[in-house]
Amino acid sequence: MDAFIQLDRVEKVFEVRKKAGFLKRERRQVRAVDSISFTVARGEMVGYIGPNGAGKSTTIKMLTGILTPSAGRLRVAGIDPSRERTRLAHRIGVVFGQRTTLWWDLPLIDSYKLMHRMYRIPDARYRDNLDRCVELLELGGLLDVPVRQLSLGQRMRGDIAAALLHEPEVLYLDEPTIGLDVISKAKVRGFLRELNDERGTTVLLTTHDLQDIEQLCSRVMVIDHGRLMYDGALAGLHEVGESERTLVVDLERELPPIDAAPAWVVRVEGPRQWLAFPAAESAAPLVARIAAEYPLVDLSVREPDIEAVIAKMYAGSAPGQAEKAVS
Ligand SMILES: Nc1ncnc2c1ncn2[C@@H]1O[C@H](COP(=O)(O)OP(=O)(O)OP(=O)(O)O)[C@@H](O)[C@H]1O
Repeated sequence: MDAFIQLDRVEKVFEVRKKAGFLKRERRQVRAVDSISFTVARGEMVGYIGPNGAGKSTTIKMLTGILTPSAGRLRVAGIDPSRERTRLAHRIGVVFGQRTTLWWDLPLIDSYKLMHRMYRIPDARYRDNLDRCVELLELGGLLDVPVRQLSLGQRMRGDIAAALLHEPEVLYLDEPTIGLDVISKAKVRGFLRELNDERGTTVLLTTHDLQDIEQLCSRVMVIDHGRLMYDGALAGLHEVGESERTLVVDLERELPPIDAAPAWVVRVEGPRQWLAFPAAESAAPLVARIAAEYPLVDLSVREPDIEAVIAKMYAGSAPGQAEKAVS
């Protein structure tokens, strides 16, 4: 395997000062990343997930060279990121969903022109890459619009293009679909799939949206409290987490709890009932049965979010057992 990203017992410890009385301050250490080891092959698309504060952003910041590990060995394309950050910058692209790298008051195209110069991208290559991104991300009508006037979905597509103009070999995506509507999410996911298929770009994806992972990643890594808890297929994560989906049913009136095994009612509020059912079961027969037997007004299926899957994963494992999930 051509290991493109390599982490060997990588740690990051932050020193923080905490108030411990009126004038006293205590020093405390936060172990944000705790002896993590993994490799990602060239061309892989891997989900990197975990609850808030798990250590995902800290890992990505070390992979870009913004942060230096406290211990361990880290390489991206054979480069030590914190030592050769500028050299690495030409080979990686980063998109932070919650922040933009675009110039807020400038038309989108001006940000791209600035990046063309900053990264010293040869003219022909820049034009090719820009044309491709404009076409696939549907940015044609937006190039002359100031970034502050773009919708969130448009801005996100603009940011993804910005990260790709210099043709990076690896793309780190931190919540690329956060806050996007269904259509924008589909566009972003479709584009990432094509990018990975056609160019073999290695992608490390951080997200709270399980569907991002389902649709894009064959492999997922779960991190919590700075430790790698799981590394494998998403299906395996569902198994470990024995995850459930939820059916939200609006009835015409208040009724006793719906009887529809294998689903079971977990909450009732007036005419609305929430039913959990195993994620592996198909929702269609369940929906058909409820619709036939109950006075239905509305119904929706909610996918488990990553927090729920991970919470289940821990609930179902004795301390230390979850670590065994790491292959
Ligand atoms: N610069 C810093 N100084 C001190 N502590 C930090 C710093 N950056 C992160 N931390 C702490 O390290 C831990 C991991 O944070 P990190 O941002 O990597 O988590 P995350 O998994 O990306 O979370 P989220 O999903 O909320 O973005 C948290 O406890 C956080 O408070």
